[in-house]
Amino acid sequence: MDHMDKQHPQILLTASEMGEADKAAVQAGVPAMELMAAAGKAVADAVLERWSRCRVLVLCGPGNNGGDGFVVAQFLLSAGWPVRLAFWGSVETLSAEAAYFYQAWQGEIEAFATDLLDQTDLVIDAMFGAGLTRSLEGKPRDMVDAIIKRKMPVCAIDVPSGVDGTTGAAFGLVAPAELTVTFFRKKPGHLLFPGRGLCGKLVVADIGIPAPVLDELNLHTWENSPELWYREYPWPRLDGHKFHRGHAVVFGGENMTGASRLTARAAMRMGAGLVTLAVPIKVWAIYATAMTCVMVTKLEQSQEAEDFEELLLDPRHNAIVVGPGAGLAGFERIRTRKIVLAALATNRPTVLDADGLSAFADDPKILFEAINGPCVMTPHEGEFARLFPDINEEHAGDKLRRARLAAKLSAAVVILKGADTVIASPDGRAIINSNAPADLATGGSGDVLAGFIVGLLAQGFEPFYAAAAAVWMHGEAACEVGAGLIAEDLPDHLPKVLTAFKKQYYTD
Ligand SMILES: NC(=O)C1=CN([C@@H]2O[C@H](COP(=O)(O)OP(=O)(O)OC[C@H]3O[C@@H](n4cnc5c(N)ncnc54)[C@H](OP(=O)(O)O)[C@@H]3O)[C@@H](O)[C@H]2O)[C@@H](O)CC1
Ligand SMILES: Nc1ncnc2c1ncn2[C@@H]1O[C@H](COP(=O)(O)OP(=O)(O)O)[C@@H](O)[C@H]1O
Ligand SMILES: [K+]
Repeated sequence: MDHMDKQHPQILLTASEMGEADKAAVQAGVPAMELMAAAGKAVADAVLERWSRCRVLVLCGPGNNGGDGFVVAQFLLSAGWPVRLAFWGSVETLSAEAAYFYQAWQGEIEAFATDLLDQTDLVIDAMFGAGLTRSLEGKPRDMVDAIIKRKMPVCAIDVPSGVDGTTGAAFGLVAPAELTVTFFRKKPGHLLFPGRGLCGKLVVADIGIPAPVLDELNLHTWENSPELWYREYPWPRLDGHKFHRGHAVVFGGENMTGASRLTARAAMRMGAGLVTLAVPIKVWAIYATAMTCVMVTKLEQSQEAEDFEELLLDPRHNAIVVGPGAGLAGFERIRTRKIVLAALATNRPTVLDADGLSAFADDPKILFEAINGPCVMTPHEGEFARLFPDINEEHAGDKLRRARLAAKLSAAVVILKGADTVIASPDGRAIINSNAPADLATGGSGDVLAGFIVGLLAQGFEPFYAAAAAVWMHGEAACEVGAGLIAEDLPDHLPKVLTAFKKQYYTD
């Protein structure tokens, strides 16, 4: 936990945190004028690197995002590019820095008009950045609408105008950027959809803000990376044996028998010393013939939950997962609930996924009250809506906050899955994942994730880190497989991911 330090490049800053960092930098002696000059230069450098000389239109808004735009325009003009600049705002209300660069611009200042786009090859979007508070209207909106219709290439400063850097939500229309240049650190909105999809390639530029200013801020959001958790990773002991690596228990149901098999195999691949799949007796043969290194144990008919409880009396069974293929039809729902409650009653690290969550849709409170030990819940959006309808409604469009509030309410680590998976701890910390390819949108990949997590929990990894590490490995494994991925490929590609991870991060 100590290693998730605030100066880390993976730290993410909300708009107000970035404002505080900016203020602290100024207090530490970096002039605001220099910050703006460096920001504008960084954007101009990125443009010069990506595009060849072409006709540029810089669209400057009323705040400091516009201020950056004046600087970019001047740099590109000095580099010999044909540059036009349009300004929407009032000179009187510009900040001192923006007013300075407004004056320093050597070209003409034009008003916003969509026909400016007729003579333009590249748009620099310096309309709104961190200060955006509402949807664009009037001239800026017309401009964005025209840029979208003409499919113009755009380089956005800080964020594409209309994207909320803190949440990734879009306030109305947004022109997608090919390149977005942001400053100092990424913002959550660069990683969360729809913002992430609108940024194009993201460049983070150093503008001279000293990293130690972050120490004074109360920061609690990171982009997922092994840098956050590799130091605590439960590397296999050189003198270890299988009992040092834990014994995970997976519950398997009667109908979707593939799901928990994927989970069990994934837990083995992640390094759990032993994995037991506990399944109803009438489907035992199906499981037993399909599994090799995983042990399969029978739960007697009509007393599955009691047998499951008995199995857990053995304290060596140190991590449990319930949900994949557990069943919700008819009596199965009650049984799934009982099995979940039996798992939680042990206070041992438990992963709840899929049916293990949905079984409590009628009364999520029963579930939350039963969570008194380490627990990781892995809802996708549908499951999340069933368990946390109020949070979902009140904070629609803010995935980060929804996940954080859900973790706090349930006292579990919550992995809110999707293309921009958020991992939230009940203590308020959150990690946004960014390495998962869209190939993961395939049946069973969530079951594998649950297995990766329980595999790490069995080895004694702390739940928040286990969750973050499993999500990251899942993304890496998917990248290894590439197009055509099916869920069973993921555990089988994990050894390559673990080997590369160990090579880079292991130190004895
Ligand atoms: N380290 C740093 O922080 C650095 C920051 N830098 C740059 O500063 C940017 C942040 O600047 P900023 O705070 O001035 O906000 P910005 O986005 O330009 O706009 C605010 C103005 O827009 C207005 N407004 C808002 N929404 C509106 C709407 N829908 N329609 C119409 N108007 C709307 C709002 O008016 P109000 O809401 O008060 O009515 C206000 O006048 C940041 O993104 C980065 O590019 C760099 O210079 C380097 C150092
Ligand atoms: N477009 C996407 N890009 C990246 N990852 C995705 C995408 N869609 C889904 N995923 C990931 O795939 C997994 C799907 O899990 P889930 O919805 O539970 O599927 P299943 O129930 O079929 O196992 C999650 O880890 C999720 O984050
Ligand atoms: K912008």
